[in-house]
Amino acid sequence: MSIEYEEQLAGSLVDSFPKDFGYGVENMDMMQEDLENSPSADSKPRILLMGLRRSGKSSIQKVVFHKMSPNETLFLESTNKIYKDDISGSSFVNFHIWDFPGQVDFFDPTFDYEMIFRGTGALIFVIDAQDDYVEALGRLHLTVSRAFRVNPEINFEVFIHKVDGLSDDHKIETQRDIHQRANDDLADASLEKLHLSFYLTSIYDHSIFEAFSKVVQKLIPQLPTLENLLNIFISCIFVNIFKIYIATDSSPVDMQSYELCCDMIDVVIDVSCIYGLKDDSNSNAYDKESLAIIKLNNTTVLYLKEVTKFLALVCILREESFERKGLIDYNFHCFRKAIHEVFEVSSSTQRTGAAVHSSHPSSSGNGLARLKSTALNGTPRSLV
Ligand SMILES: Nc1nc2c(ncn2[C@@H]2O[C@H](COP(=O)(O)OP(=O)(O)OP(=O)(O)O)[C@@H](O)[C@H]2O)c(=O)[nH]1
Repeated sequence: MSIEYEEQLAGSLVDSFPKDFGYGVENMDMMQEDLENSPSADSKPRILLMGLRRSGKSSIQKVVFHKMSPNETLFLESTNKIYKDDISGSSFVNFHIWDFPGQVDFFDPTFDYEMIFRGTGALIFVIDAQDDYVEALGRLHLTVSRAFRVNPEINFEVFIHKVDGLSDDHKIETQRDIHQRANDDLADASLEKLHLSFYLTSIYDHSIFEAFSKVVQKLIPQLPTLENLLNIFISCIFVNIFKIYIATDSSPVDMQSYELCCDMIDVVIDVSCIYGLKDDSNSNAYDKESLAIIKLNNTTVLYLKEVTKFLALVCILREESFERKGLIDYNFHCFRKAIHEVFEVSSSTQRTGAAVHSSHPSSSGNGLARLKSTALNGTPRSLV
C-alpha cells in the first residue's frame, strides 16, 4: 500500500486527525496553555503513551490510528515532540492520545505534570521486551507512582511490546518477570492499591489492536449497556474503523474471530477507498450503504453492516441461521436504533455535564424492549 494511498485513506475516514500537530519539547508552555484553554480538554479522556526511547510508542500510534503498515515503522524517526492526536473514532470513543518522546524529562520542575495527569484516563507504558528492561521498570515505577498520587483514577496499562521476536515460552517468562518486579517495586513503596494491567503486544499481529481495544473499553461508561445489547441480539463484535472493538457479546473473544472481523473491515474500507470514492471530496468511503457478506468454507457467514459514521457491527453466523435474513435485518435495524438512542442519551448527558451511568437496555426506551423480544424469538446466538 503506498503512503499516498494510506494518507488519503486516513484523511477520508477521520475528519479530525491533525497529523502533524505537535509540540516541541521546547514548547511545553504552549502545550500547557492549550491544555488549559482547550474546550474539549475536559470532555474527552486523554490517553498517554509513555516509555523509553525506541520502545515503539510512535509505531503503535501510527499502526493503530493511521493505518501505517508495520514495516514502514522501521523508518520512523525518533520523536522529539509531544504529539497529540484527536481520535474521533466513534460516537462512544473520542479521546486524545499524547505520544511522549522517550527523552523528555517529564519531571522537569518547569513542567506541570500534575495538570497532565489530572485529565488523564489511561496511561500506557510501553516496555521493549526485546531489550534489557531494568531501566524501563525503574522509569515505569517513577511514572506510575507520580501519576497515581496526582490522580488515582487513572488506568495504568503496561504494554510488554515487540513480543514477535520472542518464543512462546520466553513471552510467558518475560511477562511473569515484569509483572513480579513491577508489583514488588509498588509493594516496597506501599502502593499496593495501584493496579497495573499487562498485555503482550506486537505491531506485527492483531495483539496491539486487542490490547488497545481493552484500554479503550475501560474508558467507555456505556460499555455494560452495549454488551447487553449484543448479548440479546446475536453473537458478534462491535468495532470501529480503527479495528478497536468497542464491545462484544459476553462469550470470550477468540483471536481468530477477531482477526477475521478486522480483515473484513480492511476489505470493505480499502476496496471502497480505492474503487468507491468519487472525485468530489464530499463522498465517504464508509457510509450508510456499507455492507458486506462473506460465506466461509466452514458453514459460517461473516456479516458486516454500518451502524454509525465510525462504527460497524460484524457478526459471525451459522449458514442455516442466515437463511432467515429478513429477521436478521430487522434485528439489526432495532440494534442500530438502540445504539443511536444510547448515543443520544450519552451526548445529551455530556452536554449537561452529568456522568453517564449504564443501565439495562430494556430501560432505555421502546426500541430496546422490542429488540429484546425480537431477538429472543429467533435470532441465532451461536458463534463459530
Ligand atoms: N519487532 C518489532 N519492532 C517494533 C515493534 N514496534 C515498534 N518496533 C520498532 O521499534 C523501533 C522504534 O519504534 P518507535 O515507534 O520510533 O519508538 P518510540 O518509542 O516512538 O521512540 P522515540 O520516538 O525515540 O521515543 C522502530 O524501528 C520500529 O519499527 C514491534 O511490535 N515489533
